[in-house]
Amino acid sequence: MTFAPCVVGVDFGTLSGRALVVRVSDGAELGVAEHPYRHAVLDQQLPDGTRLPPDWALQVPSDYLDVLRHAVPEALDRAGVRPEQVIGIGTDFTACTVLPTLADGTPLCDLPEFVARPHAYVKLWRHHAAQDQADRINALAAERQEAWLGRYGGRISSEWEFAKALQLLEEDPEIYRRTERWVEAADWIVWQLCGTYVRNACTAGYKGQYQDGAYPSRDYLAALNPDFAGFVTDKLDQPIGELGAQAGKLTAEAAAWTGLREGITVCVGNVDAHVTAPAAAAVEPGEMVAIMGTSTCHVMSSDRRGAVSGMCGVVDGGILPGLWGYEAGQSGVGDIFAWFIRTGLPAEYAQRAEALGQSPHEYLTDLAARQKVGEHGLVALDWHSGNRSVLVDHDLSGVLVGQTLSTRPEDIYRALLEATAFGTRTIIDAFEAASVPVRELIIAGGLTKNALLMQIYADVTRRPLGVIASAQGPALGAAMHAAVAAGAYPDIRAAAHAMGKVHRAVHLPDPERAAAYDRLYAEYQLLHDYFGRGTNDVMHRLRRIRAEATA
Ligand SMILES: Nc1ncnc2c1ncn2[C@@H]1O[C@H](COP(=O)(O)OP(=O)(O)O)[C@@H](O)[C@H]1O
Ligand SMILES: O=C(CO)[C@@H](O)[C@@H](O)COP(=O)(O)O
Repeated sequence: MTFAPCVVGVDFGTLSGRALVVRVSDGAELGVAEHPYRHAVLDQQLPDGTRLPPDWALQVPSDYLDVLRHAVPEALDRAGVRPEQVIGIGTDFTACTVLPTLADGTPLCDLPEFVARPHAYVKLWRHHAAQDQADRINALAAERQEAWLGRYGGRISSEWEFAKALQLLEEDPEIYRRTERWVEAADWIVWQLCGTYVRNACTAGYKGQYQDGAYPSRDYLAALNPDFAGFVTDKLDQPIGELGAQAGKLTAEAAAWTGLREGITVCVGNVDAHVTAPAAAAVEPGEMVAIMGTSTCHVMSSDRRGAVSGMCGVVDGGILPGLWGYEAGQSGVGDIFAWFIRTGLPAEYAQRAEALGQSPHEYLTDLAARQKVGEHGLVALDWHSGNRSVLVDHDLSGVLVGQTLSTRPEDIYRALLEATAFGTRTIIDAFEAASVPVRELIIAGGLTKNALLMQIYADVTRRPLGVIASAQGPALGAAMHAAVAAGAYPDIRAAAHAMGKVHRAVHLPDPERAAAYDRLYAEYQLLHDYFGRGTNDVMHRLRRIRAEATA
């Protein structure tokens, strides 16, 4: 039992939300609770059975409110913390996860007439069906030499706000017309908590192409599609809230959901990856944090503004005030390992894992750990969920080269682990090539529990890996921002010094293994450029064939 002031951080992930109660003075984590989303990810059909095309990924906004109703009170209860002790609540969300609403924030999918309309739902970050729109956005921006394009490594992703909105306009104009606000879920949840719609500076910058106080121009949008000309003014623009600022006060309704006191500080929304940097005490230039879970986000602040090819974006103060905040990422990481277990694990392996009391991941990892580098004779491309950085193309797909009749499941599993490490090395190389130094690599997220994976990353990147000293990095980061918003710290750096947690240099590279990986990485690079840079466009052709076959 503690009587000290506390804050609550709520992390809205891909499949669940997690609430964490944190002591303000030292970041001690007093209680945590998780609540899975009832509808998880809609990628096959809507709740009423309406089928979805390939590459769609939707969510149901009421599932987010259930997290507030269940996880927050449960975390408070587990922490033994009384509501009077809690001075603020902060949230972080996946992004770009975005929904169409009425002017009062009502999601269009909550209107009875739209329950069977896919475009009325939340488009999750990994909704990858707007690649055509992203391609046109990029081509036109390049042709017109739009200044903002360079801030996004030369290409914006189909995952971002404009691509998803243009897809909505072109595929369901009626829903587009009824959309009064196009809202990041990160801001929608804050809106539900405090009754005020404030657009957070992080998603506006990284996912909404808001740079130097402006969005892409009306002129440019009209050239994309005349009906898109008013998108920014009519549906997107909203006062921007700085990270760690107060968005408003907890409403009576939200107090009843959460068990917190009405009137406490509600922090401006933020993104899961970006809040994790201060949670891992990474507040100096060049400290890159890779948040490894379903996907990986690489976030780093720097005093230099560089043109990093294929990055997600560079935003002034996008992570920490006063520094350029960079984001890059891999759309599929844990998701790829999960896919293999779902589709490629023989029954006898599943039985053996169960008999040993291990998860399939743990069992395959143990088997894979017995191998020498290169022993499986395989190399893979980690593009099963497309490529976010550095190619920015979600129509790319996975590859496995070197299979024989002796290839075993653990060989493939290891090759997939390695492929994601090669993807991260490709990203780090792009930063260094743009003279934006990566001084240190710190890993956060659910995959830190896989020691083999961590060692592969240390060997492949030839860097000592630090590891965040919290199992709840995003929720901790959200709570720290709430502490700043409530006035407990002057800024997020001060909060990071007191509340952030990291173990430095936990996994060290082994020179021999690193040298062996250099050879495999060279093969990865060859395949990467062959399939990803246009030498062989087979992946795009296969998508077209699939689209025709399923039309
Ligand atoms: N031991 C493991 N080794 C490798 N991957 C794992 C392991 N356990 C779970 N995963 C994968 O980790 C991912 C979940 O990561 P987590 O950080 O918990 O979620 P999120 O990214 O949604 O916050 C899933 O894709 C799952 O397949
Ligand atoms: O893209 C971002 C942040 O910009 C993430 O929200 C997205 O990759 C989802 O992250 P998770 O894998 O669910 O942790």
